[in-house]
Amino acid sequence: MLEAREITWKKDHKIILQDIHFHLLPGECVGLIGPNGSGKSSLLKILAFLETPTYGQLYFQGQSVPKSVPLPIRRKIAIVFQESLLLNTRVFDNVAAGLKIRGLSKGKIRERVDYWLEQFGVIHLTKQLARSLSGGEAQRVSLARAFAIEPDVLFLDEPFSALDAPTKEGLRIDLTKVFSSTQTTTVMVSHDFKDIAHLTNRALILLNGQVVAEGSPSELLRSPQKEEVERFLAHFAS
Ligand SMILES: Nc1ncnc2c1ncn2[C@@H]1O[C@H](COP(=O)(O)OP(=O)(O)OP(=O)(O)O)[C@@H](O)[C@H]1O
Repeated sequence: MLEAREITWKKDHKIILQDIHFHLLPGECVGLIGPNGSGKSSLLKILAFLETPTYGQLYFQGQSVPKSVPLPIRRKIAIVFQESLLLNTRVFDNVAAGLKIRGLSKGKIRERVDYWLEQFGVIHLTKQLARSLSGGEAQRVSLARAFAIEPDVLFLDEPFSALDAPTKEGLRIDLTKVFSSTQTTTVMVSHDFKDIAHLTNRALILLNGQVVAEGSPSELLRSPQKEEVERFLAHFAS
Protein backbone atom coordinates (compact mmCIF):
# COMPACT_ATOMS: atom_id res chain seq x y z
CA MET A 1 0.00 0.00 0.00
CA LEU A 2 2.72 2.44 1.07
CA GLU A 3 6.45 2.00 1.00
CA ALA A 4 9.40 4.22 1.85
CA ARG A 5 12.94 3.35 0.78
CA GLU A 6 16.13 4.87 2.17
CA ILE A 7 14.42 7.96 3.53
CA THR A 8 16.71 10.62 4.93
CA TRP A 9 15.40 14.03 5.99
CA LYS A 10 17.71 16.93 6.79
CA LYS A 11 16.58 20.29 8.07
CA ASP A 12 18.85 23.23 8.91
CA HIS A 13 21.94 20.99 8.41
CA LYS A 14 20.58 18.55 11.00
CA ILE A 15 19.78 14.93 10.14
CA ILE A 16 16.28 14.30 11.48
CA LEU A 17 15.62 10.93 9.83
CA GLN A 18 18.30 8.62 8.54
CA ASP A 19 17.99 5.78 6.06
CA ILE A 20 14.46 4.70 6.98
CA HIS A 21 12.85 1.74 5.28
CA PHE A 22 9.14 1.30 5.83
CA HIS A 23 6.33 -0.69 4.29
CA LEU A 24 2.66 -0.82 5.07
CA LEU A 25 0.43 -3.64 3.89
CA PRO A 26 -3.33 -3.27 3.26
CA GLY A 27 -5.31 -3.64 6.48
CA GLU A 28 -2.33 -3.23 8.81
CA CYS A 29 -2.10 -0.75 11.64
CA VAL A 30 1.58 0.09 12.16
CA GLY A 31 2.82 2.06 15.15
CA LEU A 32 5.72 4.48 15.31
CA ILE A 33 7.03 4.79 18.85
CA GLY A 34 10.05 6.39 20.47
CA PRO A 35 11.05 9.05 22.97
CA ASN A 36 10.52 12.81 22.46
CA GLY A 37 12.44 14.13 19.49
CA SER A 38 13.20 10.68 18.03
CA GLY A 39 11.55 11.59 14.70
CA LYS A 40 8.12 9.90 14.90
CA SER A 41 6.08 12.90 13.73
CA SER A 42 8.69 13.75 11.10
CA LEU A 43 8.41 10.26 9.64
CA LEU A 44 4.62 10.40 9.71
CA LYS A 45 4.69 13.77 7.90
CA ILE A 46 6.93 12.35 5.18
CA LEU A 47 4.75 9.25 4.77
CA ALA A 48 1.64 11.48 4.60
CA PHE A 49 3.23 13.74 1.95
CA LEU A 50 3.35 16.78 4.25
CA GLU A 51 7.16 16.99 4.01
CA THR A 52 9.52 16.01 1.22
CA PRO A 53 12.42 13.73 2.07
CA THR A 54 15.94 14.94 1.27
CA TYR A 55 16.86 11.49 -0.07
CA GLY A 56 14.87 8.35 -0.72
CA GLN A 57 11.67 7.44 -2.46
CA LEU A 58 8.05 6.84 -1.51
CA TYR A 59 5.78 4.37 -3.30
CA PHE A 60 1.99 4.51 -3.00
CA GLN A 61 -0.05 1.54 -4.25
CA GLY A 62 2.98 0.35 -6.20
CA GLN A 63 3.71 3.65 -7.98
CA SER A 64 6.62 5.94 -7.14
CA VAL A 65 5.36 9.21 -5.69
CA PRO A 66 6.63 12.37 -7.41
CA LYS A 67 7.99 15.27 -5.32
CA SER A 68 4.91 17.31 -6.12
CA VAL A 69 2.29 14.84 -4.92
CA PRO A 70 -0.79 14.77 -7.22
CA LEU A 71 -4.14 15.70 -5.65
CA PRO A 72 -5.80 12.33 -6.45
CA ILE A 73 -3.13 10.62 -4.31
CA ARG A 74 -3.42 13.20 -1.51
CA ARG A 75 -7.18 12.63 -1.46
CA LYS A 76 -6.68 8.96 -0.69
CA ILE A 77 -5.25 9.69 2.74
CA ALA A 78 -6.58 11.20 5.96
CA ILE A 79 -4.68 12.60 8.93
CA VAL A 80 -5.69 13.16 12.54
CA PHE A 81 -3.38 15.21 14.74
CA GLN A 82 -3.09 15.53 18.50
CA GLU A 83 -5.08 18.78 18.39
CA SER A 84 -8.35 18.31 16.53
CA LEU A 85 -8.08 20.88 13.74
CA LEU A 86 -11.80 21.37 13.23
CA LEU A 87 -13.32 24.14 11.13
CA ASN A 88 -15.32 26.67 13.07
CA THR A 89 -18.63 25.34 11.80
CA ARG A 90 -21.16 22.78 12.98
CA VAL A 91 -20.04 19.21 13.59
CA PHE A 92 -22.03 17.98 10.59
CA ASP A 93 -20.29 20.41 8.21
CA ASN A 94 -16.87 19.45 9.57
CA VAL A 95 -17.41 15.81 8.75
CA ALA A 96 -19.16 16.61 5.46
CA ALA A 97 -16.41 18.96 4.16
CA GLY A 98 -14.09 16.25 2.80
CA LEU A 99 -17.01 14.43 1.20
CA LYS A 100 -18.24 17.57 -0.61
CA ILE A 101 -14.74 18.13 -2.05
CA ARG A 102 -14.80 14.54 -3.30
CA GLY A 103 -18.11 15.15 -5.11
CA LEU A 104 -20.44 12.83 -3.15
CA SER A 105 -24.18 13.43 -3.50
CA LYS A 106 -26.09 15.17 -0.68
CA GLY A 107 -27.85 11.94 0.27
CA LYS A 108 -24.61 9.97 0.41
CA ILE A 109 -22.95 12.70 2.47
CA ARG A 110 -25.78 12.69 5.04
CA GLU A 111 -25.61 8.88 5.25
CA ARG A 112 -21.82 8.79 5.71
CA VAL A 113 -21.70 11.65 8.21
CA ASP A 114 -24.45 10.12 10.34
CA TYR A 115 -22.83 6.70 10.19
CA TRP A 116 -19.41 7.90 11.33
CA LEU A 117 -20.69 10.25 14.03
CA GLU A 118 -22.67 7.27 15.33
CA GLN A 119 -19.61 4.99 15.25
CA PHE A 120 -17.68 7.48 17.40
CA GLY A 121 -20.60 8.12 19.76
CA VAL A 122 -21.10 11.78 18.87
CA ILE A 123 -24.23 11.71 16.69
CA HIS A 124 -26.03 13.84 19.32
CA LEU A 125 -23.54 16.65 18.61
CA THR A 126 -24.40 16.94 14.88
CA LYS A 127 -25.72 20.50 15.11
CA GLN A 128 -23.26 21.79 17.69
CA LEU A 129 -20.54 24.27 16.78
CA ALA A 130 -17.07 22.73 16.78
CA ARG A 131 -15.65 25.40 19.09
CA SER A 132 -18.10 24.41 21.84
CA LEU A 133 -16.91 20.78 22.02
CA SER A 134 -14.79 19.27 24.80
CA GLY A 135 -11.35 17.93 23.85
CA GLY A 136 -12.60 14.33 23.82
CA GLU A 137 -15.67 15.18 21.73
CA ALA A 138 -13.59 17.17 19.27
CA GLN A 139 -11.18 14.27 18.82
CA ARG A 140 -14.10 11.90 18.19
CA VAL A 141 -15.41 14.28 15.52
CA SER A 142 -11.93 14.47 13.97
CA LEU A 143 -11.79 10.68 13.77
CA ALA A 144 -15.31 10.54 12.29
CA ARG A 145 -14.22 13.11 9.69
CA ALA A 146 -11.13 11.06 8.79
CA PHE A 147 -12.98 7.72 8.53
CA ALA A 148 -15.86 9.31 6.59
CA ILE A 149 -13.70 9.79 3.51
CA GLU A 150 -12.83 6.05 3.66
CA PRO A 151 -9.12 6.75 3.22
CA ASP A 152 -6.78 4.20 1.69
CA VAL A 153 -4.31 5.12 4.43
CA LEU A 154 -5.12 6.82 7.72
CA PHE A 155 -2.42 8.66 9.70
CA LEU A 156 -2.87 9.26 13.42
CA ASP A 157 -0.33 11.53 15.11
CA GLU A 158 -0.65 11.13 18.89
CA PRO A 159 -4.46 11.07 18.66
CA PHE A 160 -4.99 10.66 22.41
CA SER A 161 -2.19 12.62 23.99
CA ALA A 162 -4.23 15.76 24.69
CA LEU A 163 -6.91 13.72 26.51
CA ASP A 164 -7.28 12.77 30.17
CA ALA A 165 -6.94 9.08 31.10
CA PRO A 166 -10.65 8.04 31.19
CA THR A 167 -11.45 9.93 27.96
CA LYS A 168 -8.44 8.36 26.28
CA GLU A 169 -9.41 4.87 27.44
CA GLY A 170 -12.98 5.23 26.09
CA LEU A 171 -11.77 6.48 22.74
CA ARG A 172 -9.14 3.76 22.48
CA ILE A 173 -11.85 1.11 23.01
CA ASP A 174 -14.07 2.65 20.31
CA LEU A 175 -11.18 3.01 17.88
CA THR A 176 -10.22 -0.64 18.42
CA LYS A 177 -13.79 -1.66 17.46
CA VAL A 178 -13.71 0.54 14.34
CA PHE A 179 -10.34 -0.90 13.29
CA SER A 180 -11.56 -4.46 13.65
CA SER A 181 -14.67 -3.77 11.57
CA THR A 182 -13.05 -1.63 8.84
CA GLN A 183 -9.48 -3.01 8.64
CA THR A 184 -8.39 0.54 7.77
CA THR A 185 -4.72 0.70 6.80
CA THR A 186 -3.18 2.98 9.41
CA VAL A 187 0.07 4.51 10.62
CA MET A 188 -0.12 5.70 14.22
CA VAL A 189 2.42 7.73 16.18
CA SER A 190 2.38 7.46 19.94
CA HIS A 191 4.86 7.87 22.76
CA ASP A 192 2.75 5.46 24.86
CA PHE A 193 3.44 1.77 24.34
CA LYS A 194 -0.02 0.94 25.74
CA ASP A 195 -1.64 2.63 22.71
CA ILE A 196 0.67 0.71 20.41
CA ALA A 197 -0.01 -2.60 22.17
CA HIS A 198 -3.80 -2.10 21.99
CA LEU A 199 -4.14 -0.81 18.45
CA THR A 200 -1.30 -1.89 16.21
CA ASN A 201 -0.23 -5.17 14.60
CA ARG A 202 3.38 -4.09 14.20
CA ALA A 203 5.53 -1.28 15.52
CA LEU A 204 8.77 0.47 14.63
CA ILE A 205 10.85 1.94 17.42
CA LEU A 206 12.69 5.13 16.54
CA LEU A 207 15.71 6.49 18.38
CA ASN A 208 17.63 9.52 17.11
CA GLY A 209 15.95 9.48 13.71
CA GLN A 210 16.64 5.81 13.01
CA VAL A 211 14.51 2.67 13.19
CA VAL A 212 16.22 0.53 15.82
CA ALA A 213 13.67 -2.27 16.19
CA GLU A 214 10.58 -3.60 14.52
CA GLY A 215 8.03 -6.28 15.35
CA SER A 216 4.65 -6.97 16.88
CA PRO A 217 4.20 -5.16 20.20
CA SER A 218 4.44 -8.45 22.12
CA GLU A 219 7.59 -9.53 20.23
CA LEU A 220 9.23 -6.19 20.97
CA LEU A 221 8.51 -6.55 24.68
CA ARG A 222 9.63 -10.19 24.74
CA SER A 223 12.81 -9.67 22.78
CA PRO A 224 13.76 -6.00 22.45
CA GLN A 225 16.71 -6.83 20.10
CA LYS A 226 19.00 -4.06 21.44
CA GLU A 227 19.96 -2.70 24.84
CA GLU A 228 18.80 0.83 23.96
CA VAL A 229 15.37 -0.58 22.97
CA GLU A 230 15.16 -2.53 26.21
CA ARG A 231 15.95 0.66 28.15
CA PHE A 232 13.22 2.56 26.30
CA LEU A 233 10.62 -0.20 26.74
CA ALA A 234 11.48 -0.59 30.43
CA HIS A 235 9.49 2.63 31.04
CA PHE A 236 6.34 0.75 30.08
CA ALA A 237 6.96 -2.43 32.09
CA SER A 238 4.33 -3.53 34.60
N1 LIG B 1 10.50 21.51 10.40
C1 LIG B 1 11.53 21.27 11.20
N2 LIG B 1 12.63 22.06 11.17
C2 LIG B 1 13.70 21.82 11.97
N3 LIG B 1 13.75 20.79 12.86
C3 LIG B 1 12.69 19.98 12.93
C4 LIG B 1 11.52 20.16 12.12
N4 LIG B 1 10.63 19.19 12.41
C5 LIG B 1 11.19 18.44 13.37
N5 LIG B 1 12.42 18.92 13.69
C6 LIG B 1 13.35 18.35 14.69
O1 LIG B 1 13.45 16.97 14.41
C7 LIG B 1 13.55 16.20 15.63
C8 LIG B 1 12.47 15.16 15.65
O2 LIG B 1 11.21 15.81 15.82
P1 LIG B 1 9.83 15.02 15.78
O3 LIG B 1 8.75 16.01 16.12
O4 LIG B 1 9.72 14.28 14.54
O5 LIG B 1 10.03 14.01 16.99
P2 LIG B 1 8.95 13.15 17.78
O6 LIG B 1 9.56 11.82 18.02
O7 LIG B 1 7.65 13.19 17.08
O8 LIG B 1 8.88 13.97 19.14
P3 LIG B 1 7.67 14.24 20.16
O9 LIG B 1 7.32 12.91 20.78
O10 LIG B 1 8.27 15.18 21.15
O11 LIG B 1 6.54 14.85 19.37
C9 LIG B 1 13.47 17.22 16.75
O12 LIG B 1 14.79 17.51 17.17
C10 LIG B 1 12.82 18.42 16.11
O13 LIG B 1 13.24 19.62 16.72
